[in-house]
Amino acid sequence: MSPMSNGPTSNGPTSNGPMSNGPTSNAPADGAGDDLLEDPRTVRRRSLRLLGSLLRPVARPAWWTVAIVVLAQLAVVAGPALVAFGIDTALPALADDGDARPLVLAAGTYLVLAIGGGLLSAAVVRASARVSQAVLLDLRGRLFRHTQRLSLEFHERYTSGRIISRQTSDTDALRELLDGGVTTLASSGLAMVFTAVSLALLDWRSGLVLLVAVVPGLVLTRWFQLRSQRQYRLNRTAAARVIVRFVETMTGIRAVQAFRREPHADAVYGEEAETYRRTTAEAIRVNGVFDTGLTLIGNVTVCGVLLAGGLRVLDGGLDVGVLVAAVLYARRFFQPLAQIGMFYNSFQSATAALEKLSGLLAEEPTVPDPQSPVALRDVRGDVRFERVEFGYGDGPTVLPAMDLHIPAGQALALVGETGAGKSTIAKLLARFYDVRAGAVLLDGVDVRDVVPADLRRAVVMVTQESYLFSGSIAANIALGRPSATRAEIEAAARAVGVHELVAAMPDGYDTEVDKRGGRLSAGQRQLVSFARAFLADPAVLILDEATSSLDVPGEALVQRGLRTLLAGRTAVVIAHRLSTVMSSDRVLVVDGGRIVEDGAPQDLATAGGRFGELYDDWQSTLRT
Ligand SMILES: Nc1ncnc2c1ncn2[C@@H]1O[C@H](COP(=O)(O)OP(=O)(O)OP(=O)(O)O)[C@@H](O)[C@H]1O
Repeated sequence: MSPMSNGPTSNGPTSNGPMSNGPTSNAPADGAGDDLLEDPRTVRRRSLRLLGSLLRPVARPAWWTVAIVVLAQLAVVAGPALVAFGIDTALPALADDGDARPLVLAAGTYLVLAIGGGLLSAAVVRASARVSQAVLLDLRGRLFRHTQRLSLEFHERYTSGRIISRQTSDTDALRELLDGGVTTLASSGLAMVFTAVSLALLDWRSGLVLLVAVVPGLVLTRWFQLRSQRQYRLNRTAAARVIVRFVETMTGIRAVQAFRREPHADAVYGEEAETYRRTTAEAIRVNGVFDTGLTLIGNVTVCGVLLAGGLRVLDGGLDVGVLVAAVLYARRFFQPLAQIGMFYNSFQSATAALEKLSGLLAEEPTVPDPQSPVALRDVRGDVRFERVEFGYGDGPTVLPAMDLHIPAGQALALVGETGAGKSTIAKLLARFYDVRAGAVLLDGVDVRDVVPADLRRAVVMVTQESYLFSGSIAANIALGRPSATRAEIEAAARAVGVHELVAAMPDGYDTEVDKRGGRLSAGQRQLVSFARAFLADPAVLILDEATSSLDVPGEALVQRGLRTLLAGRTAVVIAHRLSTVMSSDRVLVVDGGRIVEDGAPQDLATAGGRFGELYDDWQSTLRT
């Protein structure tokens, strides 16, 4: 039972949405998280706190960005006013008085503002990218450090697919908003305000026409928000389901092929893909309606301004230049509204992402560091369970009341049916979990009080999976003691009998192991993990023996390696092989979280109890 074994289950990372404004949060598919049970206000407050803590270190560049946005918008909005000045003042001055200066001034200022506006817009992109990248770097680091620090309890509960989503699609959703969304929203909002104010100052009657047009504009935007919100959710769920189905099928490809499930998998995947296509098409349609609607309202507004203004020009009540400027302003007014609408989804998924990210960061390790830590040097390896009671989370009791003493240096084999509680005992000893009542003592000290680094050095657990990280074999062996020299690494490999095997590899100890040690057989991986544990040299070694059957020479090799590894230290082995059990000093038979038999293997084998039965079963399987 390994924490690493969780596949990407309920929600793999999702890809980008079909629309340019669709970032990558998969909120609905991920909704099964614990976040749903929380009070929305608490979640919102927690998200804002996270956002605040992320933005605080970049407050200064963020304010600079805002200042540049304001300047850029001012530069843009001044354009039509200059046109009005050019037509109404500068041109007559040139025509009537031959004075070209006002026209040169208007044209020059327009040019400077146009160039300045362009440069400022570029500066906004750069500045906001700098802020967003700093925020994301900080966030990624925090997420990694925090997730790594969390207890095994968390990792067994929170699927690796969800953790991947936090690191990828959720940070991406935030990036999308910070990179372009916030500045676009700010620019668009400012542009609308500046445009409306400029128009009102220039000609309030034209401003009034605009005000009337705002009403249908807002109604349309609200409609779009509601529709696109629903469509967006459906779309994200569909996208997540396509990916989950894909990952699930490919992860379980052996079973799929073995049971000839390809046509079924194909059909199910086809349905998911079709739903995704349909929701995407609908989302695009909603976008289309919104875009077209806004363009229509914009054009009608321009028409209204032109008509009302034109009549007044004929009356002599309005200058032509002002009319041109009013038309330009009216045309510009609705463009930002489209952008604001488009970024609404971005904003939503970033909010959802923030909620999920802050939820992850709010998780506390269930195995806390000690208040007043006790250093443990020269550990002998004496282990005691004193009236230990334990259950996972709020779940049922798994160990009701366990008393156990393992003297230093004893090799103990744990046997029992599946689900009996063997791994649980091992995990408590390694302090992956804390007891509900009673205590686990190492050399007389409660493991909850031991300096964590000392405990990790003293107690090492080798799991069935023998997880190998990408990197060289040497680096994998040195995992438990990174300072080890090559000679020490080789000595450890020799001790457990894996040296010849490694030496025969293409690059010897520098051979790269790919993901999960793919190039090595299960037995070879196990030997490498034995070498790793041997080098770490713990006083107490816990070993979850692999159940996979090895060929006979492989089995002998592993048994030899195991004997060397266990020699001279306290060992707790969750044993699946008779040979391991028989070569240990003592056997505990566990049933329903209780020790039902305890004694030397040879004695128990003939005592006629549970172990006796197991022993006979084993013997008969060996004979067949
Ligand atoms: N992470 C967990 N959360 C909740 N319950 C768990 C968890 N791990 C184990 N259990 C429960 O605790 C009980 C003991 O499980 P444990 O893994 O210790 O058994 P085991 O004897 O090691 O079994 P196996 O030989 O199959 O590994 C089982 O009923 C199991 O369902």
